[in-house]
Amino acid sequence: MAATGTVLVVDDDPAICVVVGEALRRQGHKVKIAGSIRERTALMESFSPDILITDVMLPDGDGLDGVAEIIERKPDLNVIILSAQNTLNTAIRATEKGAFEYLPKPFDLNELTRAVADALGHRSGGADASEQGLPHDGLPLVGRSPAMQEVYRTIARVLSNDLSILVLGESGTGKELVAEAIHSLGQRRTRPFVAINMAAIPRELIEAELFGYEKGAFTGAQARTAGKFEQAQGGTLFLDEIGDMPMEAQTRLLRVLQSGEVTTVGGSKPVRVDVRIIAATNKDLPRLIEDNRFRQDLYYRLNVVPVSLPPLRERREDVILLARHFLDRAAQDGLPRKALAEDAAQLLMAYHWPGNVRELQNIMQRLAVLSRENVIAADMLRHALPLDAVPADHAAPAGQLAQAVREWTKRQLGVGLGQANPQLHDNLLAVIEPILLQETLASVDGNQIRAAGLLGINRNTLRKKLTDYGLDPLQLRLSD
Ligand SMILES: Nc1ncnc2c1ncn2[C@@H]1O[C@H](COP(=O)(O)OP(=O)(O)OP(=O)(O)O)[C@@H](O)[C@H]1O
Repeated sequence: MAATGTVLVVDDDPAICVVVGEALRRQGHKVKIAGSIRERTALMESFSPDILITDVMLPDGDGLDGVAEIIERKPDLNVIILSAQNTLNTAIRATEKGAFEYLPKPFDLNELTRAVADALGHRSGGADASEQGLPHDGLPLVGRSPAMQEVYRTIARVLSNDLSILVLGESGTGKELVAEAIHSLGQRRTRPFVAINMAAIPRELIEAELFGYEKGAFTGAQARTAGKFEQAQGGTLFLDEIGDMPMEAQTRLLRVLQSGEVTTVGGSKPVRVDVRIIAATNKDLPRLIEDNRFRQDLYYRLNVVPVSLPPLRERREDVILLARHFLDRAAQDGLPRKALAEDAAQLLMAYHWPGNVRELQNIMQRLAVLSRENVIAADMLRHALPLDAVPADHAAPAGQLAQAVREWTKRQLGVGLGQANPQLHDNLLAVIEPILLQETLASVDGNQIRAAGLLGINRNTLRKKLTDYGLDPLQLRLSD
């Protein structure tokens, strides 16, 4: 049977206290509740819990303040942090304070009861990760989706060790940024961060780049040159697109990782190197291993701690946060501050982002530079996004349109019943068709052939309709 213990739950939301308290009591734990830091301090003395579960934002202060001191006084205590400020900063602060676990809100109750059971089995306090005075401002990673929370928790856990990390994700998902964050927040932050992209270097030069070369090792090698390993001495080496590394270079890399020594191309004297390795790929490495294009033993060496960055379309809740972040950044760089209109935000959420965060960043930067308005509207955005990639209007707008047509028709019928020739069909088309034609033409810079293609009608038909509606194609092009 699982161990039971005493738990102090600190949260100013009574609903959370009740639900968590009940769940823990059902597991056999003895539970007390506090709603503020003041109450927490009092109960720490009188109740002396085995586990402290505390929220961060409390009415009388920051719940993380004082946690390190509490643990120092009571090293057997395990602390679980709950927080709705789901940022990398909070995850790292929680880890630094010596917290046993950090659970971003909303959390899964099962996860919490499991964390409590784990903590009771653990009871080591974890005070080793005490205050390190890490720089917290300007932490680069933005996003509050559950997937990013998992990334933050992993990052926080690897800062105080040198385990090899394998960052997985499509292009533009932020793999390099994660590597930089691990380096710049970790214990090697005062040493170099060196990145090398296997896909960007000619295959025959990869070994020379990585391990360095001696004078005369090959044509053009005019002097001994240190490779990336030596340049990263004491710091972090980021091996980007590792799936593109040739097999021979993989063999050599594995040898370096096993021995901790590098021998330059053409050299014979090994040099000791101390670097943390962070590798990244958008390829399916197990598949490459099956195809004999990636060494399994190297994979195991690199994949000690995997970090997965899902594509942006699978964490849509981060899109608006990121978009605003990039607009803020543009404003910090001296561009006019732009806001995002509600319809533009919806369009951003609906788009599928094949280029992930990089694509979003580029679009927001472009809009910050080019748009003359202070508020970025959907129309503007539609021009910046690849047209064929903007999802066909979703069910909701189509439903609204249908409803509008229904109401219009009913109203016209009411008015038109007394008329000899109400011409409802032509009247409705005269309302909606010019808009359809204008918007489509504007989206392709007035190009009638492309517009006709998008509309699915013949070009001559388009031209005739434009004339019938009195829409001057030249005017359309200029007004766009
Ligand atoms: N979570 C994030 N918060 C803020 N900026 C981000 C985030 N993720 C990515 N970016 C930004 O998006 C751009 C692309 O990120 P990055 O270069 O790290 O992606 P990558 O996965 O390494 O791409 P590739 O595989 O193409 O090298 C960078 O400018 C980075 O700063």
